[in-house]
Amino acid sequence: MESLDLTLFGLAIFLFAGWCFNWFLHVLAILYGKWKLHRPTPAVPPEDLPGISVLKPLVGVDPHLFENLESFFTLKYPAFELLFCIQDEMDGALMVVKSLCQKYPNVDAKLFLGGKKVGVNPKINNMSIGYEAAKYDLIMISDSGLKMAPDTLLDMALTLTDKVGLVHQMPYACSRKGIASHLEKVYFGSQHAKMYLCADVFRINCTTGMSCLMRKHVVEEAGGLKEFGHYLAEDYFLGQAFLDRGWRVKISSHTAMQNSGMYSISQHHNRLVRWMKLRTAMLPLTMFLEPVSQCMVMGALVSWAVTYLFDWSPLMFFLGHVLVWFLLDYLQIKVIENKPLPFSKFEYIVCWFLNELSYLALIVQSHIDSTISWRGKRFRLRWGGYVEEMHTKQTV
Ligand SMILES: CCCCCCCC/C=C\CCCCCCCC(=O)N[C@@H](CO)[C@H](O)/C=C/CCCCCCCCCCCCC
Ligand SMILES: O=c1ccn([C@@H]2O[C@H](COP(=O)(O)OP(=O)(O)O[C@H]3OC[C@@H](O)[C@H](O)[C@H]3O)[C@@H](O)[C@H]2O)c(=O)[nH]1
Repeated sequence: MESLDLTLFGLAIFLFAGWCFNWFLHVLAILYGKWKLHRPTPAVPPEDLPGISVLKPLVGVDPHLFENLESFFTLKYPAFELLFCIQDEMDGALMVVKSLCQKYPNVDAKLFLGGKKVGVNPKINNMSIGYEAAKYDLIMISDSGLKMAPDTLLDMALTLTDKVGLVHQMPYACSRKGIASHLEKVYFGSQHAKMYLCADVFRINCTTGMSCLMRKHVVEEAGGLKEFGHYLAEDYFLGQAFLDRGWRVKISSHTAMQNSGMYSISQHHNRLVRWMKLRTAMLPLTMFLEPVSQCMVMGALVSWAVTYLFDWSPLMFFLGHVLVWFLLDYLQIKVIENKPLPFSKFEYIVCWFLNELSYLALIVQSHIDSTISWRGKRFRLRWGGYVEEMHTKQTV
């Protein structure tokens, strides 16, 4: 009996300590975000800036593709080339790129069709020819759904100092109409940003491949881009390859502004489930840490702990916990948005609860099957982050 008491006491202390640490992370993320993000970009003589090859892997057209790609033609940076990679010659994205090339004939832009099969990851396959043709040592991988501010490439290049090998942008989202867009902002501005900013402080690899600038010669030392084609989460492994070679990996002070013209709650959720599956396969520890670091789960566990330790009312404690979390998330989103929020306080309440509650269901869903669907292809995930493509049998 005594050993059971001791175990419960130890567990309660552990949960309470984890809870205190969680508030530390919350406050740290807000303060670090305030300090790190949205810094004015200094003026630098153009001759001091290295050239950059920007790889744009494209699949399909959405209503915002033209404006998103156009934002790359209007970047304020002295020397860059745009390398558009389109895997299917019949893809409508081809017309969009061609019309932009006609509109901006002075921008150095090239088109690569068909890709090259170097591995399983279709994004890597798509980018492979463009990657080989890149004329600068600095390459930037930039997903199709991003809209970039004119000075962001400069900010990223300035963050890439001597010891830094890779600079990535923390994902966030442009303001669009509707609850799906607000939900996306609440997710990327709250729980995702908290972990992302803290990971950057503690130098934990959290590289997200939607927008990252890196030194090509280091990728070559690691075996070239094709080495990362074995994984779907090529971004995490790219970041790790830089860290393993003694380089620093840092975030830019500009967030990655996702602006896909096709967005819905179910698309957002499918993507989060896909990412969770990748994390679980690469870093199995996240399978346990992620659920307990959720507001509601942590609140329930620590309510038990404080009742056991201090005889506090579990219900009052739980409600107080949720309220403080909710308010800190609001402060966090305001820091990341850096201008008036595009939704009302009521919409924030709805989206915050929707995010917190649906995320728990998504965690469960992510463990139900280990296959991944991505842009019409299916993959089977293996421990370690390896993947195999699943081919459906053709019937005649
Ligand atoms: C009491 C608090 C305990 C904190 C434990 C935190 C565990 C949380 C686990 C996972 C959530 C992290 C979300 C980060 C965003 C990752 C987005 C993503 O999945 N992107 C993939 C697709 O692009 C990509 O392939 C994966 C990249 C790397 C994922 C690395 C995850 C580890 C992050 C851990 C951060 C902890 C920071 C606090 C450290 C004390
Ligand atoms: O078959 C494909 C799928 C995707 N892609 C490209 O890959 C990029 C990212 O695709 P999506 O927007 O569908 O996916 P996500 O935003 O979830 O990607 C994220 O998760 C998986 C990681 O491998 C990526 O690096 C990361 O950006 C886009 O530019 C897309 O055009 C391909 O080139 N071919």
